[in-house]
Amino acid sequence: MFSLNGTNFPNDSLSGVSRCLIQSRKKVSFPMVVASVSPNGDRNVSVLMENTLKEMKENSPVIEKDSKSTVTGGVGDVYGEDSATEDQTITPWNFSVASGYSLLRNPHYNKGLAFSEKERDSHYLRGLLPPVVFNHELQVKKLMNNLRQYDVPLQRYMAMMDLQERNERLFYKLLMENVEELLPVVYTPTVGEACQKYGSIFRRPQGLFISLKEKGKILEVLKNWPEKKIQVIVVTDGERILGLGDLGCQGMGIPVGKLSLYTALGGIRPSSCLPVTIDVGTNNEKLLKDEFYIGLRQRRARGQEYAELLDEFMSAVKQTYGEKVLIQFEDFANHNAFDLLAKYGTSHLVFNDDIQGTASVVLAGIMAALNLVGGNLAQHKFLFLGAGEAGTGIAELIALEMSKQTGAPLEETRKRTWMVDSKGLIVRSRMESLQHFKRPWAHDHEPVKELVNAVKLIKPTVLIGSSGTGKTFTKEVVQAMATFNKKPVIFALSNPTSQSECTAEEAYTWSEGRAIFASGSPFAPVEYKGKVFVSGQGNNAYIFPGLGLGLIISGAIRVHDDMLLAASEALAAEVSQENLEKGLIYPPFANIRKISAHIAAKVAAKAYELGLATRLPQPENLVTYAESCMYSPSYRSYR
Ligand SMILES: O=C([O-])CC(=O)C(=O)O
Ligand SMILES: [Mg+2]
Repeated sequence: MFSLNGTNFPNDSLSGVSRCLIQSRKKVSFPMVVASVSPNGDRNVSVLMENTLKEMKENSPVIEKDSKSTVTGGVGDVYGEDSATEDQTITPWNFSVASGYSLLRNPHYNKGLAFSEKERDSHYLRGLLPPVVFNHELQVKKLMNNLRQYDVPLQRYMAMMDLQERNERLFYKLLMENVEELLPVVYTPTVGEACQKYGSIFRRPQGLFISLKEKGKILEVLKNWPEKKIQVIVVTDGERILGLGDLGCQGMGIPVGKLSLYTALGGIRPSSCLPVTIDVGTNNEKLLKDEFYIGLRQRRARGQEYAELLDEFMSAVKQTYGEKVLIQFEDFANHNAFDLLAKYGTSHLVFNDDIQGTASVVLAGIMAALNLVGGNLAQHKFLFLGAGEAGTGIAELIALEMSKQTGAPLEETRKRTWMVDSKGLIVRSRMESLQHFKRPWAHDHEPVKELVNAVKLIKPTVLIGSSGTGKTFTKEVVQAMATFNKKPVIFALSNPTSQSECTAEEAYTWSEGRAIFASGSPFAPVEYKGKVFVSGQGNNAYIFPGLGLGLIISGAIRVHDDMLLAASEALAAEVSQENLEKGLIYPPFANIRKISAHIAAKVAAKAYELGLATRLPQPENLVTYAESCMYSPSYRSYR
């Protein structure tokens, strides 16, 4: 125990303190992160403070420039965020500094032209801003006007990234209030192009790069990240970025994009989110030869070298952030994705978005589609093109749900699903040569090479594309689906738009307006024979933000399949009659915050039911609780 300003603190409350928190001179109104120290938990406070100040002076240009810095003992709102998902962990001392120019350069606290007259006076902003004071709403309006002037999607993406680095709260308000327009900008499909060009558009660190060079030092690397209290990590090794393949280190755009949705769609505090890219090299020849490539210029490490780096990362994360930090695996290649999930699923709070998140969103879409096509799940037959993470993940969740509904064993319910991979229909005679994750889907049938023939022979009611390869649902394939189905259900899930199995327009015209269609990347409404068809976006973005929120608010320590089923049911329940009448099997993204709260509540309820929740007691109304925990991008007033 040590005591500061009359308050007692356990020694170990210091052991994790590795960042100095700088606050405004007027007590705890806005903290800023400027320097890094790693004091031992058992050291005497005054020594700590001395060392800290010394290091701050050495490390921090902000402090050096600012002669008005003072140190204040005491405990305050050290994170300065608006969310109840915050732990009550406290930092035993705070530092105060003058703000001024550095305040305008800090995206977490900058308000730009929205600083009030009083704030301009008390925070040394006079003269640094033009006289006008805008409110948040006017700033949003201005930014949207600016963005709409860019015709090139990547320009909009870069403008959004600039905004995120300039004024975080404005970025999130803009995104949340214009989610349908801006989701395709900060996320799929534009984020795909951003990753392809990430080397040339890289400006400032948006997440941590952990390469083979950092082997043995990952604990230290994590300490270099300015935020201390991390709740969600999205990590990729860049080997299978969307359907674009191996983009190596440039895959960083994906964790960054996913985490901005965790905040905008799921209400997780931005400072709790950590994007990570593991760089073990790339096998992309073009990138290896590109003089502007930003990653390790070597072919991918495999086997033990790869496993050791991942293992070090997973242990370091748990050691640094505790066992309740959520780790989302994203866009790993099949051969690593399944193994990593199996390896860490029992020791860490992890899920794979491409296997499980996509599965949950597609199952929700299928449940909603049943309202239009009739029958229950077990009466339908599913054919997949693509038997990788997404395909087999979706198939397994469908089989699980079917098994729950009918009581039939999984081995039976799996027989309702067939898969086609690059070698044709997956059949029992191919068993020996199949990768382990494809084996449950090898049923008795003669070999079939082409998708269109598989469609004609199997006669599925639901066709799902998850192969990462575009234009594979040809006219013949869609027409075949429409010959034996009154309303063929077709999912073209591969991303980005260039990799979509077919377009919305193709699905509707080739099926003569009868298809129930959803796609991974967004498509504009289509007019066919005087009728307007709006298709849904079967993208895991519907699920992971709410799933993550549910795990966090319940303090869950593991992800369980039943939580994914609960998330699917919650999402399907949000599809209104009005949506269905338009042929929509997903609710509009405009309502996503409310949807995420409902998903979170169902996921959290499941965590409590399964005994996997640690945040006790269980809140009475989980929806209200989830909503109350969500980050709000409103500006705070700096006294
Ligand atoms: O990122 C997306 O849009 C969906 C996804 O996980 C993928 O395609 O890998
Ligand atoms: Mg993905």
